Amino acid sequence: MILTCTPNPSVDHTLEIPELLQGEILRVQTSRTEAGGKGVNVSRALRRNGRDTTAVLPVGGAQGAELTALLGDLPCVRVPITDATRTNVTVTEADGTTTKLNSSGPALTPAEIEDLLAALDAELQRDPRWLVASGSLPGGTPPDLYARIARLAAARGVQVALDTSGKPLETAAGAGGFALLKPNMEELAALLGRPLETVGDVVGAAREVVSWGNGLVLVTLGAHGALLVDRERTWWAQGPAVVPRSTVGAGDCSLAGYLAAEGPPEERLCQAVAWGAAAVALPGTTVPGPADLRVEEVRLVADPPAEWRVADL
Ligand SMILES: Nc1ncnc2c1ncn2[C@@H]1O[C@H](COP(=O)(O)OP(=O)(O)OP(=O)(O)O)[C@@H](O)[C@H]1O
Ligand SMILES: O=P(O)(O)OC[C@@]1(O)O[C@H](CO)[C@@H](O)[C@@H]1O
Repeated sequence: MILTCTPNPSVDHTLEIPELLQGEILRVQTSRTEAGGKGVNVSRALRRNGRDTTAVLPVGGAQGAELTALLGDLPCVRVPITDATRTNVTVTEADGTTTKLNSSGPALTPAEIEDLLAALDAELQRDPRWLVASGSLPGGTPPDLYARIARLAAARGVQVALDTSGKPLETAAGAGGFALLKPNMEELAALLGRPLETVGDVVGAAREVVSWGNGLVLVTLGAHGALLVDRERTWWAQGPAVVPRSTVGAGDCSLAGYLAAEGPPEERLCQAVAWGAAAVALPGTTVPGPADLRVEEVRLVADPPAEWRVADL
C-alpha cells in the first residue's frame, strides 16, 4: 500500500478556452471539476492503475463536502477541519498552455494539525511501502510540518517521498531523512538559490540535496523529461511527444509512476516519464490509466553528458 498525505488538498476547477486574452470577456468551451491536491492526485493515479493506496487529507466546509464527493471510492482518511477546503482554478488554452490560480487554502488550528498527524500515524502503522507527502502547506501550518511527518514515518520504519516547494521544501530537505524528493527544475533552482541550465547544473544541485541526508532526487523537467540522481549515478529519460492539453498533475503522475514501478531506479524513471507524459495529454487534473501509458516509447540515457542544456533536450 502507498499512503499519501496532502495537507492542502483542493477542488480543481478547469476552464478550457481557445486563448487567454487579458482584459477580455472570454467564452469557456468546457469546464470540469475534479479532486485535486498533489498527494490526492498521486493516490488517484495509483488507484486508476490498480495499485493499493490510501489518501490522508483535511476537509472542511462546503468545498470539503464537494471534494469528498469527487473522491468517490478512493480509500481516504478525511480529517474534519472548520475552515473551508480551497478551490483552485486552471485555465487551459487550445495550444496546451496551462495557467493556474491556486488559493492559499484554509487556516488549520494547532488542534487540527495534531488531528492530521494522529490520523497519519494510525495509517503508518498499517505498514505502507511508501508515504508520499505532497503539496503546499495550508495557512497557520508551521513550515517544519513535513520534517515532523518524516520523523513520524521514520519511527514507524516507512520511507517518505516529498513533493513540495518554497519554504516547506527548504525546511524539510535541509533536515534530511527523505528517501525521495521530487522537485521540478524551478523548485530545485529556488531551493539552491542559483539558476540551473545544463544537466551538470541540475545534477550538481540534486547531489547537494542528497548530501543533506536525503536519498534519491527525481527532478522533473516538464517537456524535457526527468533526471534521476543518486549519490553516484544519473539517468535521464523522456516520454513520447504528446499534444499537451493540461500539465496539471503531470508531476504527481510522474511520482505515482515511479513509486508504482518495480525494479531498478532507471526502470522506475521510465515509468515516471511515461505516466507524466500521459497526464499532460489529458484534460484538467485527469489522471492516466493503463491504456494511456506508452512506456515502450520512452528514451533512457544513463549518465547523460553534463554539458547538455536542459532547454535543448
Ligand atoms: N509538455 C510536455 N510534454 C511531454 N511530457 C511532459 C510535458 N510536460 C510534462 N511532461 C511530463 O511530465 C513530467 C512532470 O512534469 P513537470 O516537470 O511539469 O512536473 P511538475 O512541475 O511537478 O507538475 P505539477 O506541479 O503540475 O504536477 C515530466 O517529467 C514529463 O515526463
Ligand atoms: O498549491 P499547491 O499545493 O502547491 O498545488 C496544488 C495543485 O496545483 O497541485 C496539483 C497538481 O500538481 C493540483 O491538483 C492542485 O490544484
